[in-house]
Amino acid sequence: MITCEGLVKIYKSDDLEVVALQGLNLHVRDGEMMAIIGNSGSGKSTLLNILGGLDRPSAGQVSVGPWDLLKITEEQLVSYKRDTVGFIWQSNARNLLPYLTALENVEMPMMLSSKVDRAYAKQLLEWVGLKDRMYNKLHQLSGGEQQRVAIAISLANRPKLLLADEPTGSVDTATSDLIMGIFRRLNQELGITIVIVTHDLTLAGKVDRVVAIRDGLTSTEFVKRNPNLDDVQQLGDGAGVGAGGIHSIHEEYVVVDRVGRLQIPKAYLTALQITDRASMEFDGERIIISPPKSLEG
Ligand SMILES: Nc1ncnc2c1ncn2[C@@H]1O[C@H](COP(=O)(O)OP(=O)(O)OP(=O)(O)O)[C@@H](O)[C@H]1O
Repeated sequence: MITCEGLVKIYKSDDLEVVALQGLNLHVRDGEMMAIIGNSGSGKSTLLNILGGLDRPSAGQVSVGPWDLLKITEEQLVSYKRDTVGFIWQSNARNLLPYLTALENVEMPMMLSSKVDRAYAKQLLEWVGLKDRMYNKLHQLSGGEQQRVAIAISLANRPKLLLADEPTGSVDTATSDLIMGIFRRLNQELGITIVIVTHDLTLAGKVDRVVAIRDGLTSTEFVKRNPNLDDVQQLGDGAGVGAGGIHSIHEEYVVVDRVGRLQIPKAYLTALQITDRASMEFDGERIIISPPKSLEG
């Protein structure tokens, strides 16, 4: 579904350049439900905005289904955004029109593509548990309910890919669980590919694969050991990546790119006082990286 190879995004303003993505590689299979995690400023939103067609890549390769997002024309981008991809933001104000009812909000993107299907709009609201609230105006709904309307809206045009930027960032734990349950059902029953950007490691246990981004590059991957295991509780103690929490459900792998580059966590480098060079040995089974051997003596 998604292929990024050496994806670069540079933001330029006056004389300042920020390299937000510096050659990122990512592959997401059709029908996968995965999460992207990373510290603030690591490039998560930049990546999601590029995949959503909201921002243009600077270089490299990025494709979603049949679309090459580097070469896509402005005109094609309109239909890509309308038909292929659905987007959910943390702040649902970007998705919703407050003076319309929940149902009218879901019908709005259908109107824009002249394919209004009231029965489907109602079905979507039922799916997200708002059957009894569909005729309420948005301002009569709670924040969590509005976020569920936003999910229904993002699905209005039957996208194949759903992108969610911190979808549970502003709701309580119960609503967050509900939203993740909706995602899982959409993924399993409709086969929609789902990519979730999050700071929240408790979400990680609910997806098949977690990719960590560091400094604009994919650094580590966590793959669920048992894909049928759909919980969670083990991660509920706020344990961080690397602190053991995520490892109870997922196996951790370091990402190695096509030319053999990988990122070594800063904490490891600091612990061994490795700065600009290291020694590397291969013993037939393992590759061992250690502080550079002193040439003196
Ligand atoms: N429009 C922009 N103009 C200039 N720099 C930008 C722009 N958008 C993002 N950046 C910079 O690009 C880098 C990556 O930002 P991005 O928003 O993708 O990070 P993030 O991982 O989503 O962070 P957060 O979790 O805080 O949202 C940051 O250094 C950021 O300051």
